[in-house]
Order: sequence, then C-alpha cells, then structure tokens
Amino acid sequence: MTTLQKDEDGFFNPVPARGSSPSKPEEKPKHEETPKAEEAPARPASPENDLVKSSFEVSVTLADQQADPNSPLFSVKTFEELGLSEELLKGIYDMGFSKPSKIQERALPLLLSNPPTNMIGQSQSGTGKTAAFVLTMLSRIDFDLHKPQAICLAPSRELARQIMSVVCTMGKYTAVQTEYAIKDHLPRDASNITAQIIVGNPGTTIDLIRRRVLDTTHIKVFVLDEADNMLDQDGLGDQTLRVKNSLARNNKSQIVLFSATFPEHVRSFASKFAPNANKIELQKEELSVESIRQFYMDCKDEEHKYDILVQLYQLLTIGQSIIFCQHRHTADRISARMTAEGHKVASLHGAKDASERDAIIDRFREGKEKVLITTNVIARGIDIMQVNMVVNYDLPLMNERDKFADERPDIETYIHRIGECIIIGEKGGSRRTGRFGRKGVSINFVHDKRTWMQMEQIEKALGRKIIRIETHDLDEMEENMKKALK
Ligand SMILES: Nc1ncnc2c1ncn2[C@@H]1O[C@H](COP(=O)(O)OP(=O)(O)OP(=O)(O)O)[C@@H](O)[C@H]1O
Repeated sequence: MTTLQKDEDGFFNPVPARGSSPSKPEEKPKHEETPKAEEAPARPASPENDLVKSSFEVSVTLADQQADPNSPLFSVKTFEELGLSEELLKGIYDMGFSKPSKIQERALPLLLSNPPTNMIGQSQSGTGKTAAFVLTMLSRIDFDLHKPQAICLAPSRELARQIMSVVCTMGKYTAVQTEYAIKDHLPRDASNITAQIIVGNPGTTIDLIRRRVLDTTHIKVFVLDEADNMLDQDGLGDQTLRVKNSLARNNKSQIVLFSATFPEHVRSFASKFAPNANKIELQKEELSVESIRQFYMDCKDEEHKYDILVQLYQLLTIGQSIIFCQHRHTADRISARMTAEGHKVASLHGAKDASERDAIIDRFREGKEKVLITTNVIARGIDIMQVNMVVNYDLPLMNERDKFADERPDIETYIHRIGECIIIGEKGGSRRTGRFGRKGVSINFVHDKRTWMQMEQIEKALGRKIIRIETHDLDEMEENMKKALK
C-alpha cells in the first residue's frame, strides 16, 4: 500500500516504505571550528550610550518595548542572571542582545535547571524562542565528548539552516562542533558523525540514524522547533516520532518543544511526546500581536490578483516581501510572468533541488532579491530582517489538495506566515534586532465569496480586524502601506 506523506509545501506524496533508501547525497560533512573564549563578555552598549550613535534612535525604541510589561519582549532579568556560561554570554552580546525577552527569561531557568525537565513553550513569532533552545543545547553539551549530544529538528531546510547559523553565532566562543541532517548534505558513504549538535529535518535525520551514521546514544537534548507542525499526524509527526523512538530506551533526553502555535489537536500528543513538561502557554487572544497591520484587497478574479500584485511591486520592494501561494505552479507561473515583464522576483518551493533552494534563500537573505514568491515551504520561522511585507496571494487552507479538499482556512499557518514580518509592540525595531520589535504589513488577496468567507474566519479566529484597501486607488493604497510601515 502506498502511504501518503504531507511534504514541506503541504502537498501529499507517496512515501517510501520504512527502511527504504533516500535520495543521493553530495557534499562533505562540515564541522564548525570555533575559537575559545578569552575575555569576559561585554554587554552591548545601553540605548542611552551614544557610542552607538547610528542606532541611537532604534535602540531606544527597543528598550521602550522591553520595558513595557505587556510586551513579549519585556524582561526584568539580565542574561547574567539566567545562569549562562561566560562563553555563551559573549556570543549573545556579540549578537547585539542586551536583555532576554519574556520567553527567554521565563523558559531559560526552567530549561537549564537540573535534573533536566522537558519543556513545551509557546510564544509569539519573532520573540526569541530560537535563542532559548539554542542556548539550552549549547549549555548542556560536553565539548570534550565528540559524539552527537543534541538534535534539533525543524520542518524545512531553510529553517534548519537558519537555526544552525544561530547555533554557530551563539556558540562561537565555545568549541562546539555541528552537523546538518538535511537532504543532500552528507555523502552517501559518510562515516560516524562526531559533531555535538545536529540540526536538520526529520526525514534525513531518521535516515542517518538508520544507516548508523548518527548515533543517538549520547543525546541529551532533543528539540522540535515549530513543534505543532513537527508533531502533526497528517504531516511530519510520524517521522518525528521515529527519531524520538530511536533514542536509546533508557535515554533520559530532555525534550524541548517550541512554537508560536499549539492547536488543540496536537496538544495532547505534545504532552505525551514530552511527558511531565514545564509548560509556557499563550492565551488564545495573545496569539497574534495587537499592533500587527493586516489588510485585504478585494480582487475581481484570479487574473486581477496578478494585476494587483504587479501594481504593488513598488511597495513590495521598499523593504523585502514574501508572497505566499497555494501551489508550486502558481509560484513559478507568477514569478516567470513578472520576470518576463521586467520585474525582479524569485520563486522558492519544495520541488526545487537542494542546492537551488539554498542559493535562492541565500540571495534573498543577502537582499539581492527583494520579492520572494513561495509556498508554505517557508511559512514558518523564517527570520529575515528586511522583510516587512507578506502577501497572502492565496490564503492558507487546511488541506491543499483537491483530493482531500478542505476549504477551511489554516489559521496556524496564517499566523506563522504573517509572523515573518511581525510587529511586536507599537514602535519600530532596529536593523540589528531584526524581527524582534520590527514593523511589517500583511495583505490578503480575496477574489470571490469563498475566499472572502475564509478570510472572515481568520479574522474571527484571531479577533483582529483585517482592514480593506481599495484596489482601484493606488495612491490611497500606497499611503496606507507607508503609514503602516512607519
Ligand atoms: N534577547 C534578544 N534581544 C534582541 N534581539 C533578540 C533577542 N532574542 C532574539 N532576538 C532576535 O529577534 C529575532 C527573532 O527571534 P527568533 O527567530 O528566535 O524568534 P522565534 O520566537 O523563534 O520566531 P518564530 O516563532 O517565527 O520561529 C531574531 O532576529 C533574533 O536575533
């Protein structure tokens, strides 16, 4: 019998039977060599310190947000009080973090306490969950032991690569060694992984374990980023469970689950997956932040959606934008059409091969491309500083294949998509601090009764107004956008 597995874009594909071999690999393993710590960590200059003149204004803004007890960026603590090593403090301060966010302040003492306790942590997009679990992995490993000790799984290649860059930056004053478990990275005949932190996707990780390239005997921390997505039984849940089951039976790994969303149907599974976990949960009304600017445009039909997107091009390129489509072919089609008409856009989805995907996201991260047309493949966790606009060219649906047609909007995916340009708090952030306090705008395209009703359901679920922008008045549209981005 053929089993169907939901892939990164949300499509269902036949999956090979358990134990069958995956596709061919290419590159050599890479172990990151990192320098040892030498000096005491220096905290970044305070906002009041005019040594950092160029970021004076924005830093003050960040401090304001972190001083607001209602903001998810608020904290009463310093990183020093959280029990981190000197080397890690140096890494954090090098990244320009001066204070922990609320989730970091609340989660880190629980994550780092002994004996290790499991954690299910929820906090809005862009509030610093990655740093919390990366610091946990870096704090728990024994740098003298050259064996895998922490595994972090994420739903997409792009997110795994982003997490790895945080591990390497935060851990740069430690001797940590890292390895990817992503498709086409390790050669087929790779020998035992000796790196301590492994970041990857569940399918490749399970394959490496099965081929005995990845030994899980010494795993102390097992992290799932975007955990609700990773545990979803209609998606990656099965593979993730297989990775967990591969941990030695007597293994007492600390299981750490993080996400901005934990829908009802995965909550009980999450509790079983991470038994006796400390839990940090958001109330329903806290799911999306108050100040996020959400708009919609009432288009006449599919063709009109395209016309409007083209008309928006100037606005899309003020910063950077991500355009989400339901299907890969839509992403390719509109990107080809816009390119032919002289616009500079790129498209990214799960049907492209690994090296192409890496090149596309890297170019986008470097700002070489300003508009990225994509599918749900990068709907979660992507943190690119300049992205200040997200367009839902197609609204996310619970199920994106006709065969399984389900017309309900996918609220969680919507929250994650718009979170990629999310605004936390009223005031803007700085280049240095990225999404952490940054401004952004999301625009939904609706074009018939069905899509309009789907958007209404999203509005109701989030309890936030989605504001109409007239499609015929470009000036007003521009005015609205610029106001929202200010
Ligand atoms: N304490 C801090 N001070 C300043 N900036 C921070 C701090 N913690 C995290 N950031 C920055 O905030 C941005 C968002 O953080 P991160 O990606 O960890 O959020 P997240 O909660 O994991 O988001 P998502 O739910 O989308 O995965 C990043 O650019 C990160 O470098």
